[in-house]
Amino acid sequence: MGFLMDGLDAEDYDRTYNDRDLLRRIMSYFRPKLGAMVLVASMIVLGSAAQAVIPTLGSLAVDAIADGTIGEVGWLLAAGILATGVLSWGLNYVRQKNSAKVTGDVVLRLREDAFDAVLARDLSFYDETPSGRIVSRVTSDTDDFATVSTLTMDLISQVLMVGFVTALLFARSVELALLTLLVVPVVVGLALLFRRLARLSTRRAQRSLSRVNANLQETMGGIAVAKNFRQEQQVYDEFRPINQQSYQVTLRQGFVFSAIFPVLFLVAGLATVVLVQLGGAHVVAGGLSAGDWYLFLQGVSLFWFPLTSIAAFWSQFQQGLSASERVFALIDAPPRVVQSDAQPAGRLAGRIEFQGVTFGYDPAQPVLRSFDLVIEAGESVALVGHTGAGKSTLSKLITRFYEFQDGRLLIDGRDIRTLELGSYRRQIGAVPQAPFLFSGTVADNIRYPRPDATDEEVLAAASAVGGGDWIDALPGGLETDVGEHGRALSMGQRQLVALARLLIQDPAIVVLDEATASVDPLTEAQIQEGLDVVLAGRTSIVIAHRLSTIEHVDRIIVLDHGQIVEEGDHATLLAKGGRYCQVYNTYFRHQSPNYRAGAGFVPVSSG
Ligand SMILES: Nc1ncnc2c1ncn2[C@@H]1O[C@H](COP(=O)(O)OP(=O)(O)OP(=O)(O)O)[C@@H](O)[C@H]1O
Repeated sequence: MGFLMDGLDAEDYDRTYNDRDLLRRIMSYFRPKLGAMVLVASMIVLGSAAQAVIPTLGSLAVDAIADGTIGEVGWLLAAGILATGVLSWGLNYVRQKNSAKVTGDVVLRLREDAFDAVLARDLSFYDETPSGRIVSRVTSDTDDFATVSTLTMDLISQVLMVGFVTALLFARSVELALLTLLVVPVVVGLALLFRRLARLSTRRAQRSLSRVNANLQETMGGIAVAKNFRQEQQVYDEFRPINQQSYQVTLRQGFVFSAIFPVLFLVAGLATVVLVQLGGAHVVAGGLSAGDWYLFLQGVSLFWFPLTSIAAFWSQFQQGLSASERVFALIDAPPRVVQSDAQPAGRLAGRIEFQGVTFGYDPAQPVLRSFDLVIEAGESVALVGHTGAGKSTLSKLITRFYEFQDGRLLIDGRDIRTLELGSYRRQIGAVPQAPFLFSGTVADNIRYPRPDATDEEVLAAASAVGGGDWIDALPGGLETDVGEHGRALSMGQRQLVALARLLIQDPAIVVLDEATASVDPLTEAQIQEGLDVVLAGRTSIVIAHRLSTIEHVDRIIVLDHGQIVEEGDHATLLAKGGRYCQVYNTYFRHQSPNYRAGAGFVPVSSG
């Protein structure tokens, strides 16, 4: 479907649905609401008929005035108009109430489905998709979709009403009815022109607003740096023209929108003038009653509003449909990680074996080629290598966040693809470089993997990490509020919380990306002690950044361009004078307690 995708870059998972599939999909959301929709439809038919009755009664009144019988029927007609008005209001109320409920319920379900789909996505999805875009699909796109259903109901009621009025007019005078219909192409033409202008100015206004938002977001993100360098004035100077531009563009949009209605009123006014003149002449000549003449004059005003909204309808309708297409694409995005079976992982020993694994984020550019590696159960392995060597990639495959293209990955001898992912991931403790803490207390965060853990278990886990001294340094102990993203805690404290959290999870395999940010020596020692406790008896894969780690692990694996170029323990590798020594000289040498600038290089043999 060639929908408008104005200014929106398509995502990888975007797809185009054909009209039938899209409509069927939309209908599946409305089907459970069939009863309410039938009610709304009947209210629409009755309401439109009632609206057409009022001018008809008015025309009868005018005829009665001309005949001189208004004295007898006047009160009856007035009562009829009042009753029809009340009825019309009542029908409209029932219709609006039910249609708002139908639309609200549909959006509720659509949003739940979209959010559910987002939660089910692989981590690769989050790496590739900016979070703002996901948010807008779940929120504003579902809202746009809601406008389709509201608009559809409005459209039907307006088409019906135009139909009723047209039938009435033709019944009275074919000639004048045709004349009245002449106004249709003029109004539709104007509305289409307006639509084009409105779309242009709206698009500009949206873009300028997003510039303002982007500028604000960047400013807030870097506010500490800006303040540090006392650049507030420069930040303000950058913001001002962008804000000015948004003001100008929005103002112009306002002008365009406010111009359309006077123009349409003018057209309706001109049509009325013509009808007054021609219709009046008819009445005088006796070809038409005064009441019919009145009905035609009413007909013009009854016509123009529905006609303009029908003409303006399509662009919004298309926008709503393309929004629904985007939401469905999000819901239907195929998972990259595909399991061939769902065997419960059970308690794992933790043996990991890569057998000829080939993987690339883009399959055309493999990061790992026929990669082989065995990590025994309970073994601790440090991955080292220059940036981009493939260390994180290995950990992402073990955590099954990405799908590899070739080879096999065995866990305790079982193909990783045959395991039920939920139970497998419970056996994997992944700690990122900057541990993420959720709002709440330290205890809440430690308890996160197992909400039913008792206070005693949480305290025991926290105390086991680094001797527990760090808890005393927290103002409220374990009940300290960690703030948004854990901002109220130091980097070191956040890492300690993450380690205690691992103890509560009790995984068989730990994948740890060591923090590069340096912490004070005391915290460093606490983290090291914490690691010793947490990693004991588990298979651990550490993307190592600290000297103390590489000195302690069972095996160091040196990676380069996705290949293992050396492996062994620290002392052996140092003595060898190979690739490890280069990495050591670059990343670890300066962390030695005996470090002096320019000294301590390990000789690297040229071979
Ligand atoms: N999400 C991604 N999409 C595309 N390419 C990626 C992605 N993540 C990593 N890469 C690429 O894969 C290669 C290996 O990256 P990886 O992150 O595994 O390296 P690393 O050794 O962990 O580096 P670092 O120490 O800097 O984290 C690099 O060339 C990198 O550019």
